[in-house]
Amino acid sequence: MNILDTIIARKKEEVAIRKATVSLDQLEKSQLYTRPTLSLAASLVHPQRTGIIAEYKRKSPSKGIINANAQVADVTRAYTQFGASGLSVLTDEHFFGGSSDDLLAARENNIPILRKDFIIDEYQIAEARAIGADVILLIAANLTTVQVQQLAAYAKSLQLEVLLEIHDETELDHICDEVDMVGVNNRNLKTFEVDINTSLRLISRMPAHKPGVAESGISSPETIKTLRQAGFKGFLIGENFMKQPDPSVAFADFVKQL
Ligand SMILES: O=P(O)(O)OC[C@@H](O)[C@@H](O)c1c[nH]c2ccccc12
Repeated sequence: MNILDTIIARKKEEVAIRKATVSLDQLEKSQLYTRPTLSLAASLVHPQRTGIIAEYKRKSPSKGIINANAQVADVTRAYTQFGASGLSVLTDEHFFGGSSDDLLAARENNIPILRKDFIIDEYQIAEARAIGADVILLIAANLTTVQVQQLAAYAKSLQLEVLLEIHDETELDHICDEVDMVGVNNRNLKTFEVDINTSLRLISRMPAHKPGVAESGISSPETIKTLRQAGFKGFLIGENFMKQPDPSVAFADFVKQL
């Protein structure tokens, strides 16, 4: 089993427990459930924004603890203030140290928020809506094309946008009308190796009308220039900021160099 299989196996158990604990009905009664959502696809190309989707991530299976001290409210406020187009907040607890509370804290900011988790069930999409997310992630590597279509259609029915993540050519066939953005994960989830060329290789085969997002392993403003020239509109960056003692300062410094 690779790490993704391990995560998904556990996620299935978690979702079953959550469903038994909080009903869909209860989720729908959340105050945030009917808030007007924000468009990440639009924010990525906003002239006053950087295209960066800045991620809050405490730990990961590939890196272990990245930052145990940085506060989610402080970091996401700085990301917003210094020009992020959107926020990505890990809500997976076991493998990434995140939670719904982290996303709720990030919701204080008025920019689009991606719920970063492993979505396998419509229930998690309703949950994303209930905690104030604007966008969900669907990972092609663990979903069939039909599942992507169905989950994305459900997200759309709740006014959420969908970022579909692919990581090689074989997953291009998962791209469907229902997804709003296509992300290329440069991190191979089987080997944890990161290679920006994955993004550069795939962009020419992605639909031009859906904003492309390069994900993982981005650590320099030069790389953003290269990816932008290749056609990418979004840049999902976590570790490069989170590994610094103060991710807020790291983000502000990075943006100055763009
Ligand atoms: O920390 P990095 O290398 O900048 O990567 C951020 C983001 O792309 C990465 O966290 C990620 C991409 N796809 C995912 C799916 C699940 C969990 C995490 C991820």
